[in-house]
Amino acid sequence: MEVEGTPIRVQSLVQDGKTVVPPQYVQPPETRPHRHIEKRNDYDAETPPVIDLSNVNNIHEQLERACREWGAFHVINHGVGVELLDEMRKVGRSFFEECAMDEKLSYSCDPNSPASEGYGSRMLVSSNDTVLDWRDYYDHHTLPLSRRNPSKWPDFSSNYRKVVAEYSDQMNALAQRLLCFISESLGLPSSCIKDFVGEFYQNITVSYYPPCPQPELTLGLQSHSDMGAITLLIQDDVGGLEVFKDGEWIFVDPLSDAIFVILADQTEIITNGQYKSAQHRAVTNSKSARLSVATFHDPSKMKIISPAFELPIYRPVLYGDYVSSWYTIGPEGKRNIDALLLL
Ligand SMILES: O=C(O)CCC(=O)C(=O)O
Ligand SMILES: [Fe+2]
Repeated sequence: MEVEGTPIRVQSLVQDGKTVVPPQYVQPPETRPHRHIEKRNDYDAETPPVIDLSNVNNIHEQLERACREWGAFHVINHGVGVELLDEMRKVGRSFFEECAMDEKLSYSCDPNSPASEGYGSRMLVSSNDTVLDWRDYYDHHTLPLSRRNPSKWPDFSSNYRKVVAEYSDQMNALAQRLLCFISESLGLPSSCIKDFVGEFYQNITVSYYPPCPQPELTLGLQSHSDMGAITLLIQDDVGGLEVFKDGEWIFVDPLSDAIFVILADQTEIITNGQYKSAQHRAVTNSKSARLSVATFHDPSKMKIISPAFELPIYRPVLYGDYVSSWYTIGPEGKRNIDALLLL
């Protein structure tokens, strides 16, 4: 959401040549990244697993391990053309880098409604996001088809709308396929998680992180877990995504042909906590602008989500209520899902 008045975009701050970040972007010491991207290789011991979807032999074992230990993993040989991934990154970047600010602002999202479609920078209601993310974004509503209105998307590159629509369809098919594998990996019927989620509400968010003069003080995107069922993310070769595991922030290598799968909170609820949603964040760097494209697959706001197992550890929740609390109290790690624990 935006504050009233002139919308601020991080990209404009950078173009003004600031060498010090404005105070509202400075993280308190406890959430500052201890290291930033320029130093990433010195530290990381582990990286998230890479799962080859063309290797059907032990896919369930691999998935089970990745979902239990990480809640996130790369997939390769996923059936989505690498050209389409490149095209999506290319049209996304062209909007942020080649389109004039005035024109970009003409696509601004509605400042009074969370997750509204369009160009924005603030994620939460203004009173609660006291520290701002070093990020601008464009959010597209893509599924169900009744929500898809390409005339609300940029047409700056002649093929922008066509690429986003094709990308949406391919991600939808892959997300469905993955949820089937994930159900099977828990011994559930393949359509089990898909049926609990119901028809996908899909949003595609292109995030653009301009270079930051003080990356050690900022976050591109604060620590959170995604609120829906499953997120499919691609990034460019700059890198900056980190996943929290066993008390440590782990850098996610940008693999250009891979798609990064992030389990989100509703999958954690449906699997009764056997599979955890991954807590993640994005760090900034001082040299290069970074782009990522996250495709979220969520239930309808009318859907009640509950565990698919006996002895549930979460109480059922109306998805619309879950979304409201996420946007009003803020994500702050995994506090929204923790609030549903029955224990
Ligand atoms: O930019 C990234 O890598 C992370 C994006 C993300 O987590 C989100 O949009 O929810
Ligand atoms: Fe996320």
